[in-house]
Amino acid sequence: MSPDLTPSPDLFDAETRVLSAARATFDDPHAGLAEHREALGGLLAGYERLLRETRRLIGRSDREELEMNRLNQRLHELAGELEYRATHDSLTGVLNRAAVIEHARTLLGTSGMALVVLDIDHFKRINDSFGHPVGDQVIRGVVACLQPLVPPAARIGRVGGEEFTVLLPGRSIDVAETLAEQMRAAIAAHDFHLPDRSAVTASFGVGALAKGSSFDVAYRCADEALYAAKRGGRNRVMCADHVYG
Ligand SMILES: Nc1nc2c(ncn2[C@@H]2O[C@H](COP(=O)(O)OP(=O)(O)OP(=O)(O)O)[C@@H](O)[C@H]2O)c(=O)[nH]1
Repeated sequence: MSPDLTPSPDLFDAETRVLSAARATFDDPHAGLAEHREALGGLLAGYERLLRETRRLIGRSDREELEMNRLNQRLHELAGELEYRATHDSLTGVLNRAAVIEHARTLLGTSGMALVVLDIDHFKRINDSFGHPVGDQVIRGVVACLQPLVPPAARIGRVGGEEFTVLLPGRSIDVAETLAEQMRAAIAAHDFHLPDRSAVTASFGVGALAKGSSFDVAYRCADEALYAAKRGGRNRVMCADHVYG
């Protein structure tokens, strides 16, 4: 509970009494030097006490203000952390599924969007052979391969266990396809330090949607291309056969 900063009620009562007594002395034509000295002494003592009390209150309110600023700052930090946790995947730090959908809807409402969907190949085998923590390391490694390749305006998201998407503003399927091919090659060339020294690969689907399209249609078209890449032998990029919308 914050301390009560209201001055105690008798703070000014005492000064008022001293002031009234002094005024009465100064108004009294018969008052002598001793009475005037006494009134002046009372005024000085009251003045000094007021100064001390004022300094104490100012010091206290300065400390209160500092504490309030510190709490405010912490509140801002916590709100930021909360917002980050609500929108980011805790394993990889990229956007989570809900944030991907929201960002995609924003892009589809403004500029149209190209998207790349990728899924790590035979990921179950990695988990089953080497354990879940190694699988997690592979997931983080895949994101590390994607990050340096993705342009600043694009966002990476994790939409499922070992499935990711990259959202690109604008609807150039060629730009998205080139990026997907670079990402595919980077993952295939990366050393994930698996115990059996095997490589990790991923399959890619690419789609593009005009402004005003729905996210579900956007995702479906890229996802169909991804499964065509899986069926076609994995470790490859397939494009949706036309730009939707
Ligand atoms: N380590 C780890 N594994 C996960 C996570 N989320 C999902 N998985 C696993 O990911 C695996 C996905 O396997 P499948 O969907 O069968 O596909 P796959 O083995 O990658 O095969 P293809 O996609 O056909 O190439 C399952 O074994 C899940 O348990 C996670 O956060 N960490």
